[in-house]
Amino acid sequence: MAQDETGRELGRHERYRGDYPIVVEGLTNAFGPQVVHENLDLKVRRGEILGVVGGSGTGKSVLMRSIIGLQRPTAGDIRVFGKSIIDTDPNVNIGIRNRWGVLFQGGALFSTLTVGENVEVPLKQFYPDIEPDLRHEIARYKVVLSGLAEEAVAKFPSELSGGMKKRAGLARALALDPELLFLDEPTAGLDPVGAAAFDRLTLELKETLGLTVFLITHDLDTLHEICDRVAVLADKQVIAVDTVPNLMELDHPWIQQYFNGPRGRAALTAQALDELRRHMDKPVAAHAVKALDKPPAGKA
Ligand SMILES: Nc1ncnc2c1ncn2[C@@H]1O[C@H](COP(=O)(O)OP(=O)(O)OP(=O)(O)O)[C@@H](O)[C@H]1O
Repeated sequence: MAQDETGRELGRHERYRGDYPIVVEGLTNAFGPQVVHENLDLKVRRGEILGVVGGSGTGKSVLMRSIIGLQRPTAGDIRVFGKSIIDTDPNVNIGIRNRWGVLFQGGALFSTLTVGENVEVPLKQFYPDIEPDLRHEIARYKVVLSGLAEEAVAKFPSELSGGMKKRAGLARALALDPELLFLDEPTAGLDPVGAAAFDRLTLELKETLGLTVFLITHDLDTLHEICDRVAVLADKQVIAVDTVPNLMELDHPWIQQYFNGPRGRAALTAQALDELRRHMDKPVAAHAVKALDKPPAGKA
């Protein structure tokens, strides 16, 4: 069962109040001779959106899979809500898995089930005694909460756009009223408008539902707009966890290239513009927006 910081078991409906719902210590993951993580440490704060970045193949997804117990590490310990999940059977209810929701890359919806039925899967698994009518109602509510029209409940995944699939996956991740939300590249494949809308939804859900969010992304706009802190994976470890402005000051080649390269700079400018637009009533802000919005000389 989930535990508080003194080791007391939490009641079924009692929320975790400790500072760190996820603690990873000395994690090592290897596939044959390939070592993906070596002695990796990470603590996720309650109530934050933690962005997780790193070059392709640095082990972001393997880290997430380790935390949710789908990948057995070679060494180290992982505590979620105070309870070690190492060596636990993914099929046995240990009073923790119903406290998190996961949006896998691409949504990972069951193609033969409707959106509503997809959302009902975890409800059936963890609360088999809920009456079908109530279960349908909860699923409908989660679908709407995720920003889909109510009609989407009866649709099959093949009838949805990429963005709608992500929202349906999110609805399923929210099915059990989780305290922790894992999002694996939620904005990948979305157009910029759809990606920004998904970011806003994530932030709203975090604020209104009091979620802690573990968010793997390559999307610099997401990092700038909604992440409280960002963990950087490189050299088989988490080499830094900090706010984006603080990370940008670090003298690591990958961090510099990522945050201070052209795309990083563009994301920063976009965020500065957003911030200024929020203060457009002040003349200096209006002036700055006009200046920044102008394309550089020579570019129409
Ligand atoms: N089940 C597995 N068996 C063997 N190797 C694996 C397995 N899962 C992951 N790997 C390897 O571990 C490394 C890290 O994979 P992972 O998917 O975590 O990277 P990532 O940082 O999420 O990358 P990307 O940003 O490209 O999604 C890769 O080299 C991958 O091939």
